[in-house]
Amino acid sequence: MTDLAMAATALGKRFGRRRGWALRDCAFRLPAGRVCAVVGPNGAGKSTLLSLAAGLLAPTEGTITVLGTDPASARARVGYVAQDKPLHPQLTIAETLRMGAHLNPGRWEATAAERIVAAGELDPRRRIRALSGGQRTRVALALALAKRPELLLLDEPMADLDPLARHELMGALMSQAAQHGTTIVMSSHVVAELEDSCDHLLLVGRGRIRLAGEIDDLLAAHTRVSTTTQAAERAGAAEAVAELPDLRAHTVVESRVTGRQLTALIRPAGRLADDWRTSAPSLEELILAYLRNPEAASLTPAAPEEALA
Ligand SMILES: Nc1ncnc2c1ncn2[C@@H]1O[C@H](COP(=O)(O)OP(=O)(O)OP(=O)(O)O)[C@@H](O)[C@H]1O
Repeated sequence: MTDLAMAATALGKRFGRRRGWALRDCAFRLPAGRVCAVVGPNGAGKSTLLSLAAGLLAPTEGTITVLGTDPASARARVGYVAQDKPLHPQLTIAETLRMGAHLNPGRWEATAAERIVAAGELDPRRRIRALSGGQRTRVALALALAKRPELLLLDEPMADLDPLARHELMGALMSQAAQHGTTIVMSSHVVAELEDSCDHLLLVGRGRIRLAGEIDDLLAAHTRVSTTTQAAERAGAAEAVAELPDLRAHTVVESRVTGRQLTALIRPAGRLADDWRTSAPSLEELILAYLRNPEAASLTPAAPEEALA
């Protein structure tokens, strides 16, 4: 196993010459063994990134390496569940699992797949085309997990699962990661769900990586600050907050002025004046602040002036 599960340098993808870039100038390094959340608004480039890592798309420029090699060479060691969970509709569940075993000789763990199917009370004789969206997702995850991949790429895996199935299958994923050191890369729009399960974050926006790193490091790099009266009055409007003498030295991600209260999420660069109250943001607060403020400066390994250790 290599130390890096995924790494990208100047990675870009454009679908045809007349279209814009779906991804551009992306750089990140994901150490092996992490559970990584990929978040970002609709159309940000998350699925494109996962497809590039799975080797289903080729970069237009730059490189992406997976498990220390190119995505095509790593394919046998990678599990990928696409957003639309493509499975053969005419096959039964049992036939689908048998095909998984056939395609993954030497790696296949049949009991893992059967356990996941059974937990959903699915009859293995049922055909894929007769399954609901959530049931199909269960079969797709059973296939991906039974392959015992070193890297599992999941594109919105939980989107059509009911809350109990979500909880159960997230548990199965986490125990796979804990027991086998599997790296999991998972896109999701349910930010609150990621806090307990993920330790690494890639936040994608408009085809760029906006935040990349260990979640603990990213949280430690940000502070929520607030103050009352004079500073708020001086700022007047949220747009002027970044220009306040007290904050000018720092990177302001988001700010709000409500009456006499001024609050902001900043990346501090040095000490803050004493009359500012500070607190640590939650992961959800951090992600939402960046999603609400698409112009906020990125914090990625490609931004060397603020590179995370
Ligand atoms: N096959 C394709 N052909 C042309 N354009 C595409 C194709 N796939 C994606 N795109 C474009 O690339 C951009 C990124 O799309 P992508 O599916 O990666 O976003 P996403 O972050 O996964 O979005 P969502 O959250 O809605 O799933 C979008 O502008 C999309 O229109």
